Parts: sequence; C-alpha cells; structure tokens
Amino acid sequence: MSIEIEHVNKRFGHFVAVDNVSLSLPAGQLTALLGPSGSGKTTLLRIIAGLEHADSGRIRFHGEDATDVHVSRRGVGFVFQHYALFKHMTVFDNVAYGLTVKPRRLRPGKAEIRRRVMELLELVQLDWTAHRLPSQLSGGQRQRIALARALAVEPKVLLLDEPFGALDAQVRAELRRWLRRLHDDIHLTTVFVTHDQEEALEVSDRIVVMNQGRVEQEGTPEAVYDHPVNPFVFSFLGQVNLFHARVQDGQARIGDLALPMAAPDHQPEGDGLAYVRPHDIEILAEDDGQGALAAVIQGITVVGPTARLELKVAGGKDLIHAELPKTQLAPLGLSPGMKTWVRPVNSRVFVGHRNQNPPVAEPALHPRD
Ligand SMILES: Nc1ncnc2c1ncn2[C@@H]1O[C@H](COP(=O)(O)OP(=O)(O)OP(=O)(O)O)[C@@H](O)[C@H]1O
Repeated sequence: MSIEIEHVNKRFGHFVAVDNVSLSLPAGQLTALLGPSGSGKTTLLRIIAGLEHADSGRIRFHGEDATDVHVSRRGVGFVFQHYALFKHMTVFDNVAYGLTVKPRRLRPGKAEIRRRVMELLELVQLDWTAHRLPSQLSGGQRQRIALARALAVEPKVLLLDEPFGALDAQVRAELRRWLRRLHDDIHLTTVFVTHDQEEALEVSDRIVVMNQGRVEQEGTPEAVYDHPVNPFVFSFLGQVNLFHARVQDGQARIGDLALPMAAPDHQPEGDGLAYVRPHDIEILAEDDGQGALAAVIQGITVVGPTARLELKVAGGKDLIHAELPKTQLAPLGLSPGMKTWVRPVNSRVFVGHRNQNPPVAEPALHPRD
C-alpha cells in the first residue's frame, strides 16, 4: 500500500511543525524519516497515522483519500519508543490483544487467534517467551513483542517512531539488522522515524531528510549520502570538514590546491565552502609534489579497526578530522606531533549556500584566514 502525502501543513500556535510536505512513499518499502530533533518527523508520522490532523493537505493510501478517516479505520500498526505493553498480561495475551477486542463478527476464533499469535511470535523469534510477563523480557525483546503486537491486526502500513531509541547501542544495532530482515520477509509498507543517520542508512530503502518541517532531500540511502543536494544534508549524514574554497573555470580550489569534486553537472562558480568527509582525506608522510596541505598531527585515537586523526593545517585555526584504517598508521609512521600532508580526495563545494550546519557538524577550517 503506497502512501501519498500532498501539501501537508501543521502548525502548533505560530510554530510551523510541518511545512508544505509532499511525498510519495512506495508500497512495500521501508522509508526512514530522518532529521534533527524538532524537525517535524513525529508530527508527520502522526498525521499519516491519523493521530494528528493536518491543517491542510491530503493523505492518500494507495490513491484513496484517508485524510478524514479515523485512526482506527486506517489499518495502521504502530510501535513507539516507549511502547507500553500491558504489564499484567503475558506476552501471548499482549500480542493477541488487538484480535480479541475486535467486534464479534470480525473476531477470529480462539484456535485461529492462537495460531496467528504463535506465528507472529515465531516471526519475531520469541515464541519461547509466550507465557512470560513483559517485566521478564529485555528492552530489545519488548520492542520485538511490540512489533508482533502491531502486526497482529494485519495492518496495511506499519509506523515506527524511534522504536529502538531507548535501547543501548549494541542492542540497537542488532535490532535494526533484525528489522531489515523482517521487512525483507513481510514487505509491509513501513515508515520509521529516526534521528540516527547510521540507522537510516543501514535499514531503509528510502530516506527522507527533514529539517524545520520541510523535506530537504528524498532518495535511496546511496543517493542522499553520495549526492547530498545541500550543505544541511551533507552535514547531517556524517562528520564533515569545511574549507573555504573557490570554484572558477570549472575547477574548485582551496587556496592553490586543486580539488577533485563529486560535482553536479552545473556546479556554480564563485566563493563557497568545500565539504570533505574524514575518510576522504588522504594523509601523506612525504610531500609527493602533487598538491597537498601541510598539517601537523595533534592526536590519534584508534577505535576498533579505524584510526581517527586530528590535524592542524598550516594557517588554519581549527582542527580537521581524518579517518583511515588502523593498519595504515605503522607503514606511514604516523604519530602525534608529526608533520604530514593532507589531500582531500573527494569533496563537494557549495557556492552561495547559507551555511546551515546542524550541531553534528565539525568546526570549520579557514586555511586562508
Ligand atoms: N502538541 C504539540 N504542541 C505544541 N508543539 C508541538 C506539539 N507537538 C510537536 N510540537 C512541536 O513541533 C516541532 C516538531 O516536533 P516533532 O515531534 O514532530 O519533531 P521530531 O522531528 O519528531 O523531533 P524528536 O526527534 O525530538 O521527536 C517541535 O518543535 C515540537 O516542540
């Protein structure tokens, strides 16, 4: 069941929470609504669900207008960050709940309810917990039961609001891989809200990047990561270093250093900022004469297989961040205090954009200041 969102607006008093959003969410896909806190993700999800009413605009499910259809008739299943399972009911009864409260004529028989609940518990790989109480489960297990419960009434659309937000990093990572596998099995149109870019990139078929109630970009994870349309999306999808740059005659430069650019066809010319990801900064122990910026290593941190370097470029005020495989440290003989050369091997220059970095962005470097 596809979801079409057409010119949806929502204000709370004078505050614009959702600002003229139009989207088409394809059937059977897992779409992430990704954005910083307060960007309107949850409000949009609640409008899709029918828990919130848009001030204007329409919501269609598979082409049919659902804007004025009550939440109970939209055929949506939800899982929230703090999904309250009924504490005094067993796991089995929690999952069965939505079926047992159906009107008599729509309610399946006892044996059918049992069959369906056990099937769902197997799907979420927790059939062995059927007779437990929620308090006897871990947080991750509870969220999987919440998902089984949402699926019990056979929703046409599944809506997840930061479903793993309250769990620790490792459980979160396991659950998002599990959710991806589950989605590959059931192919239910799913929309999930997250502010975690890694989660969105790893799990979803499509990502909608939101900011201040608007959609900044929409596309596959590869498209939004590799071809961010503006500085906001670039910065929000990962760590970034900023350099003053100039584009002239189709060539971008930081000072005299020519930059290779993943440039769109019509790269505007003029002064701007070059955005470079830490893993796109090459570190050279010796100047190879092919253009690089002199820099001194300020610190090295090894995190698992990755070495993270902080460097100060000659003439620059702020530190830049580079990342490379830990195994390259020894061959290059890199150590704190050492003079090196750095070369951006991939970058994107935005000319004439307002610098609208979210707080996740790293400090800017101004080598020409
Ligand atoms: N019922 C409400 N009354 C007043 N303001 C609200 C209400 N619900 C949301 N807002 C405001 O609307 C804005 C968007 O909120 P929303 O919850 O949609 O953002 P979000 O992107 O989901 O953020 P988060 O990740 O923090 O949940 C916020 O500034 C919030 O304070």
